[in-house]
Amino acid sequence: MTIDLPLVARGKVREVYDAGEDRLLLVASDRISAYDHVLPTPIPDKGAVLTRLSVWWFEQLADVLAAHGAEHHLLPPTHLPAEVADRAMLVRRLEMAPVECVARGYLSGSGTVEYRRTGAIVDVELPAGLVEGSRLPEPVFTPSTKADVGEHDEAISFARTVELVGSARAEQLRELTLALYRRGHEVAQQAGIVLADTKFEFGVSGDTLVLADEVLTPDSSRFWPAVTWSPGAVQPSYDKQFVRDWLTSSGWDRQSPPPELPADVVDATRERYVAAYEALTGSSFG
Ligand SMILES: CCOC(=O)Cn1cc(-c2ncnc(N)c2C#N)cn1
Repeated sequence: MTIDLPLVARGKVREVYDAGEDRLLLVASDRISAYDHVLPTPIPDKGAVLTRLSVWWFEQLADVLAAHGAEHHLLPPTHLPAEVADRAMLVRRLEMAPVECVARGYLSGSGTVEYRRTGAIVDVELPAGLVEGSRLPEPVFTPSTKADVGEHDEAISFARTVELVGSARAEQLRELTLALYRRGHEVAQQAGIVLADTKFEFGVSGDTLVLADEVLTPDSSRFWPAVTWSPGAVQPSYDKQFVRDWLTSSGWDRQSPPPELPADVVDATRERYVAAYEALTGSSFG
C-alpha cells in the first residue's frame, strides 16, 4: 500500500503523512504491539476500529474542550486516499507541545514502579498502601517527555512542564487533561470498561490549545474490563490479554523477534477491539 504523500513520522502502529495546506494524514495500521514489540501478525480492522473510536471521542469531548477554551485537530474527512480511508484522520497541522499529557486514575505500569521507589510519581505525592491496580483518590496529571522511537517516555515534574511550555499553558494542560480523562472514565465505566490511564497530545494553533493525536483508544490508554478489576496484581487488558497470554504460553523470550499469532488469537483480539468500540459508542462497527 503506497500513499502518495510525504511521510512525516512513523510510529510502531501508525504513520503521519503531509497532506499539504497545513494538514496531516494520520493513518492507523492493523499492527499490534505487545511487550514493547510490534508483532508480525496484523489484527484485521484494528486501525479502522481505533480511528472510528478517536473520531467518536472528538465529538464526545467537544463540550469539555470548549469549556477550557480549546479545540481539536480533526478536519472533515475529504479526499482521503481510498486504500486507507477507513483508518485515517485528516487533521490540522499544529505546533506540537513537547509534553505527553498523561492522566492516571489508577496505579499501573511505570506509575507503580515510581510509586514503589518513592511513594510518589515524580512530584505527585500519593497515599501509602497503594498496589498495582489501585484506584487513586483523585486522577493525577503525570506528564512525560517524548522519547526517541523505541525508548520509553520519561516522566517529568510539573515544574519541568512549566519550563517547557510556561506556567499558564502548563496549568491549562493539567486542567484540561484531567477534565478529558474524567469524562472518558465516566463514559467508559458505563460501558463496563475501566479507563485506568490515558495519554493526550496537544498542539497550539495561534494561541489556542488544540487536542491532537488519537484520543482515548486502547493504544493510547489502559482499558481494563470492569468485571475483573481487582487491585493487587497486573490487571487483565481489555484488548490485549489474549495476545499476552498466548505469547507467554508460546515460550517466547520477549527478546528475540516475536512469533506469528495463531488465527484464533487474531480473531478473538479483533473481536475485543470491536467490542470496545460497540460498548463505548453504542453503535455497531458494521
Ligand atoms: C507516527 C506517530 O506519531 C504521532 O502521531 C505523533 N505526531 C503527532 C504529530 C502532529 N504534528 C502536527 N500537527 C498534528 N495535528 C499532529 C498530530 N496528531 C506528528 N507526529
